[in-house]
Amino acid sequence: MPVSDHQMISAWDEVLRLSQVKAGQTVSILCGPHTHPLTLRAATVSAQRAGAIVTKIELPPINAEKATSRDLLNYLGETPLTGNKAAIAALKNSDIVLDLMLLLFSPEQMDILESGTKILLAVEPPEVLVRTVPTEADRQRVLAASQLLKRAKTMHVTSPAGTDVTFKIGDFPTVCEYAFCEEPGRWDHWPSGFLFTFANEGGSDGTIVIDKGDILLPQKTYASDKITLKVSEGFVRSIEGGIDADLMREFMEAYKDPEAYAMSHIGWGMQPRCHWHTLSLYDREQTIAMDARSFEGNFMFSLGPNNEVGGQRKTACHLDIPLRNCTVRVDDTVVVRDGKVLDEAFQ
Ligand SMILES: O=c1ccc(O)c[nH]1
Ligand SMILES: [Fe+2]
Repeated sequence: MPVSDHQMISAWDEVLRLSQVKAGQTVSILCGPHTHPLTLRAATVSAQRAGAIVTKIELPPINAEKATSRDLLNYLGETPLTGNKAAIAALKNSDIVLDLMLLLFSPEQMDILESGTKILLAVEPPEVLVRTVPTEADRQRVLAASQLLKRAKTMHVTSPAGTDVTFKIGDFPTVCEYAFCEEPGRWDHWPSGFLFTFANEGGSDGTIVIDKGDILLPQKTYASDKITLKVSEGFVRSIEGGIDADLMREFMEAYKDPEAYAMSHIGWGMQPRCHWHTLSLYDREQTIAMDARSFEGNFMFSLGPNNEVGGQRKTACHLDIPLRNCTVRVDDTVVVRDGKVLDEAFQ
């Protein structure tokens, strides 16, 4: 549905308030030709209303010739910021960057965060943003879940469809996403409301079954039939099934990069204002499908890079695959049972 300027500005006001943006601070807004004009306009007005010093940095796009679609997450790692010393200097000297372009999984993002600058990613359409304005309660709930995950050594996931996979964890940090940045050096993504860690290198073994209705990203399709992945020593060794498996296999082969088959982040969704069915109501190119990554009770695994948390893998191929109806055990505690988050596990 259309969103009014007033509603979008009010949404940004709340997100900037939660992100502790104060008068006199520097807010840099990173944008590109794909940035939604209402999102950009409202972010600019809202930052000024907060009394911030606002800079807009628009960068020309890249990677068109490398990606096989227009999805922003279809080719990761190199961004329009790569090698741009002038823009990087400006962003490092900002208190917060509103990333309306998408830097995810880029070395530049890590570099800017290390300077203490906050980065908030927001590239979903305005109506998705206003539906998923974050709350302090979202933050408390995801942080409570992270207390368990960050101490854990194993994650074991099963499902009626046949998933039975075990991940050794603990070598990488736990990442909480709750859609605002209240501390220096923090990255977050609006919309979100989920948490994850990365499997230890070589520490993933078992079978993952992508069941009918589970979602493949960045394809933004609901699997029409089962896809069975055999995982051993941290890598997907086979992808079996029907046409969806063939499409997934060919998509990954196109990158000609063995690291594309490595296990990346693993975690679960905790956002009640995001839904499994939302993607079915959108043209695929209208959204990067954050509802699919965030909906309450999903188990989301991903393949490819782990440089986001200091790992060595920078492959441009990244799939996020949220599954329904899974049971997720972290050490001996069940945190999600049959696709339902068990909050009592985090008390
Ligand atoms: O918010 C996000 C979005 C994509 C991703 O791969 C991780 N987190
Ligand atoms: Fe991902």
